[in-house]
Amino acid sequence: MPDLRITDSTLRDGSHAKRHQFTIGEVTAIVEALDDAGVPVIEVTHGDGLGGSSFTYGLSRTPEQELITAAVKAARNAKIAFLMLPGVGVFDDIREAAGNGATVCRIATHCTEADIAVQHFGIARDLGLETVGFLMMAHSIAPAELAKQARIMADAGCQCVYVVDSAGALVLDQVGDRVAALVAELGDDAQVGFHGHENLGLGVANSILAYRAGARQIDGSTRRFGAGAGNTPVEAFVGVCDKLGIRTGVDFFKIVDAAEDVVRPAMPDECRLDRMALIMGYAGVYSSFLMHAWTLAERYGVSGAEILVRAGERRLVGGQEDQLITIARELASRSPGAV
Ligand SMILES: C[C@H](O)CC(=O)C(=O)O
Ligand SMILES: [Mn+2]
Repeated sequence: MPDLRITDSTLRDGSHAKRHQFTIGEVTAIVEALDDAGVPVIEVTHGDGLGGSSFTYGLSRTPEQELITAAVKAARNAKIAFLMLPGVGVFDDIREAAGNGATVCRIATHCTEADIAVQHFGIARDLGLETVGFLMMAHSIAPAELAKQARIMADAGCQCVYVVDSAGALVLDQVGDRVAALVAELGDDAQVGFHGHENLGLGVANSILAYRAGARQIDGSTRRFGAGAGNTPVEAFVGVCDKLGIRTGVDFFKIVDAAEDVVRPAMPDECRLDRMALIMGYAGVYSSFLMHAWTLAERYGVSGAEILVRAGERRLVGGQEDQLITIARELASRSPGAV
């Protein structure tokens, strides 16, 4: 019996890094490899959740419900999960994903807006889905405030509330303190989870501290394939857990092979801990902004790093991708041709 449950987000958070261009063949091969390695839950959706395929967030190459269907077909033991952000996705998207065989519904809100997800948890529970709640940009509020938001989700029917380090900005005890606050608040009403990003290179360490503080569901992505510098790398996390005697139920050598032989070939590039990613972690910027910053820097001839720094100054959150355009235009008007 594992001590914690890993959810792999290669096929959802990784969708950001791939600009939402997954094919059915790639999804099938990756699900088969992760499933064979023993990964218990695999998340499959557009990077911004159900309904995310749009000019604002990026158009999908393959309709996500077709990817979910292919994932369900390919999985022998793993559960297939999906993410949805209220307002980006709608109730019918949840119903369609459930009808296509997904069994874990993960509903994400900004960390101060748990109340917009109350009805969605109700719908998901009525459909017999397992429910998970994401409190995004969790670095931006104190542990006690985050715990109050987690209570709202748990009371609405959420079975596990995640501390989501969307910017990869949390540092060690800042993770442990948040997880401990949610554990104290939720008790037996709901589990606590942690979703890490690598923008300061702390995904694995933060995830271990989250576990030690009481988190029993941990996210990662194989080969770090996620937004920004990527997510906690599942293969490294599993290896560290093995050496610490924490049971994950995932075979280290099989997940390492999956990372190298199946996931890496599907990636346009490695998820790098480079200047832009480090700035996001340091300035507390939403990792999903990275590819948008690259695109706008090229289009307007301005510094992508400067776009991200200003996004951090303005404390932009998920859903405000359009504000990045405003920032790029401001920069272009002040220094034409800047690189
Ligand atoms: C929609 C976001 O990508 C959700 C997530 O993975 C995060 O906030 O981190
Ligand atoms: Mn993420």
